[in-house]
Amino acid sequence: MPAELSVNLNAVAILRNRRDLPWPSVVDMGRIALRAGAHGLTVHPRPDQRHIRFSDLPALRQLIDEEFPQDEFNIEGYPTEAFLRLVAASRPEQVTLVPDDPSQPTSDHGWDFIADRDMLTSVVAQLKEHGARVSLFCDPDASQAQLEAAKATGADRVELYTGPYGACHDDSARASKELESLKKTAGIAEALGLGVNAGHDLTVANLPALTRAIPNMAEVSIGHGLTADALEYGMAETVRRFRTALGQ
Ligand SMILES: CC(=O)[C@@H](O)[C@H](O)COP(=O)(O)O
Ligand SMILES: NCC(=O)COP(=O)(O)O
Repeated sequence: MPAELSVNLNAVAILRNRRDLPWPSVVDMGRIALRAGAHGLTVHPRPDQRHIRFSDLPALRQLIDEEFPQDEFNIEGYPTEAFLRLVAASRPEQVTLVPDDPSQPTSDHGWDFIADRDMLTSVVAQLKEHGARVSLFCDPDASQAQLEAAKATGADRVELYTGPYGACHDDSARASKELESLKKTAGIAEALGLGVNAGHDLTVANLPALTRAIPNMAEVSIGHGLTADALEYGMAETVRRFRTALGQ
């Protein structure tokens, strides 16, 4: 079963925010992506609202509820009280918890599941009470002990951070090493009963090898590379290209 595609709208929002104008529309781009067969939409409402604004969330929730009820809303973020209030109001099908400091330029590492186990266990329980599936951002080379701690939090999935793999570009030797690491980590996670998502710097070019390395991957969330391609091919054709790269 090929992995599902969730389109991350952060890059669309950062372009919209350049001017005090309503285009490009995050909702309209999300609609085109879902019409083209994306399984869901992902947003990462960071505390400084550098791209996704808190006001975007109700509009995206309404889009999915009214036009694509079979699809999913995935909200990513660090579990502050403010973030958890946003999530409670948005009722996402999935929440992806990320250990990001507000000052980080982007997400670049997974959780220390052992050190943060108690906090994550409490937050996971709270999110699951609201009916959300919970995914935890995970280093590509996480150990058995780390993944056992991730499982102990009650989370449903881990999302493997694929930034180091995405950075390989034409370095096939390095890419093979990163894929081996991702494959091993995915195997440990699956053996523990955790679902496996993946994301960060994925592209049409690097997706096929990742899907071969992790055939049971449940979902990839992709924004930066997909939005870059959408400038060239349009959003609908780009989603179709990424779905083909996933083997859909
Ligand atoms: C968790 C992750 O890798 C991405 O989903 C994240 O949303 C990227 O954040 P920026 O779009 O702010 O770089
Ligand atoms: N979780 C990864 C994501 O949503 C998008 O990451 P990127 O494709 O913008 O690097």
